[in-house]
Amino acid sequence: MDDRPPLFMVRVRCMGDRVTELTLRGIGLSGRTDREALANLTELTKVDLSSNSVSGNMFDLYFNPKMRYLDLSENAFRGSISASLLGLNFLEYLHLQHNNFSGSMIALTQKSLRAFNVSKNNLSGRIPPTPALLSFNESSYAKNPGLCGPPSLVVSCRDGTDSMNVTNSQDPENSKRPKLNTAMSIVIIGLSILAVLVVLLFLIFYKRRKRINREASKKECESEHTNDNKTEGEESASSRRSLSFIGDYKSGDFDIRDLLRASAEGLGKGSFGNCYKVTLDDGRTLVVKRLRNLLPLTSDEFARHMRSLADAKHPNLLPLLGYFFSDDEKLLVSRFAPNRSLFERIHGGRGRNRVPFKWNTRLSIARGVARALLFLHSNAKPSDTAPHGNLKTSNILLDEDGTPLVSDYGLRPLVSTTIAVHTMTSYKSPEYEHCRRVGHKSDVWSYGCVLLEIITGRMSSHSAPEGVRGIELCGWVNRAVREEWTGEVFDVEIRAERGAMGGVLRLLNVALRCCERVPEKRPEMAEVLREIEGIEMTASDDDDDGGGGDGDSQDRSFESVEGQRSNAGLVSVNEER
Ligand SMILES: Nc1ncnc2c1ncn2[C@@H]1O[C@H](COP(=O)(O)OP(=O)(O)OP(=O)(O)O)[C@@H](O)[C@H]1O
Repeated sequence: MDDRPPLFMVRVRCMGDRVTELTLRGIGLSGRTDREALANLTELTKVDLSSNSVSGNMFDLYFNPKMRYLDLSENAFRGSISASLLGLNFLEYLHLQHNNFSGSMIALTQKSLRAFNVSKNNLSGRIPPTPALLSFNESSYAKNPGLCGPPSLVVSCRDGTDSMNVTNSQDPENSKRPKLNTAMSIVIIGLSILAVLVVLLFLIFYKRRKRINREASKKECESEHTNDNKTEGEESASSRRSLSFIGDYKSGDFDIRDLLRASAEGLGKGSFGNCYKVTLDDGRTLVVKRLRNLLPLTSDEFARHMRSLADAKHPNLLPLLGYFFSDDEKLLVSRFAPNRSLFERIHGGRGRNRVPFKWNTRLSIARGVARALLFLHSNAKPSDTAPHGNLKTSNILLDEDGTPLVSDYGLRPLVSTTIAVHTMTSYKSPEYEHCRRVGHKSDVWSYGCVLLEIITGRMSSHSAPEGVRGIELCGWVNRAVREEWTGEVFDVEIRAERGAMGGVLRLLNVALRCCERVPEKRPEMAEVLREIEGIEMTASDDDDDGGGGDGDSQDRSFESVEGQRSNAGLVSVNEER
């Protein structure tokens, strides 16, 4: 029975603000797909893109655990069938027919499957003998030239299951039999009968041996399948790999299937891949980062690098909990930081309801980040490029109690220089711009930029998300100092705090030294930390971020400090430089 809607159809259904159905059937869609196109639509239950001309790889559906109905039939999809289908526990309808899918059939085991069709593709290899797949008849697999084994009865597999040719073959002795005169023929016929009998006996013996071997190998294959959920294709090879734990969690605590089944929420698209907040069935929350654009590392190389990351243990570094490696998927698993990132704390929710970001909190975050960076630098080889490499405010996460946790450290060896140049902050440093070199001091420079963002509340061009224009803070602040309108650069929330400005100016001084154009002029992280730890917190105890200041105190406080530095009046600032 074909339950698919028969007509051209466009329908998008939502529940609340989440899309649950996407039907774009027979409307002439074309173009290539992005494998991750559906990753943020985590509530999807139905996708129907049938009868279009869509090409490219099949969508990955790791983050669409509720999917019940998937119809991509009659398009030009190619590549292998995504192993992510294995995690769709509620899948009922799967229509992939009439595409160019190749590779092997994946071992679907979902008992929920009610309709299934992969016919008219280029699939090959044995159909995995799972009860779910065996329950569909030959027409679901037809016209895949390389697909073999039951239930595709037309072609049996070459590994010993096909013996039809042997039984149908002609007796070669018959064709060789000579035409002789009658006298000789009786003798020859007798001998021939004998020869035929010998050949027949040999064939019977050979067929029996073959059947025994075949049954033995079939049993072996079935037991392998039930033990390990193994199949022959590369997709299933990847799906049977397990999650490697390297942090607090132990193997067996949860596994890749739990992650695939869990509800997921997109946190954002970073330069190394998308991040998802994943809530396991038992309520634990984790973050899964899908890495992309990586160098072609072997699993051993990748594992070695992950272990070195896990060895970097520091209270201000986000610990890595585990990773997943397969040919087509590399995932990092880490803790979820409930207070999100420093970027969001500084720039998020600027408006009426914003809780002011107090100076003491800013200073203590600056200290924590400096400690983490010093730790990374102390444990790195001098020859290493920037040990963090991508320090920016979105990579400084805030734990429950506001403790900063620096993330995305040490990823440089996983990507090519071309990718690093486009994505990592250390490659935006003046030394890379001028001399194409990056080193420890490039991290110091990135740290200076973070300090300037903390102090000014302005969005730096390095941390600005795609499509948002930030400013080149080092140049902007340097100009402000040179032209004596420094006061304008401080975040209005800091200016509102009585007694903060002395520390703010000291931190500004450190920040500007970190941002020196010449790397050798920048301080080492040890010196930076020493200086920042020397800056005292303000005495006021309404410093928790729930407190606020009033407008009068902000101006008096600021002017008194500014008065000590300069008599020049404040001029307005051109943000666009
Ligand atoms: N463990 C985590 N807990 C909470 N939020 C996180 C966590 N990891 C990442 N995020 C948030 O998810 C979003 C995407 O992060 P991601 O690291 O992928 O990109 P990014 O930091 O914006 O850029 P980049 O890839 O260059 O580091 C960011 O807003 C980040 O702050």
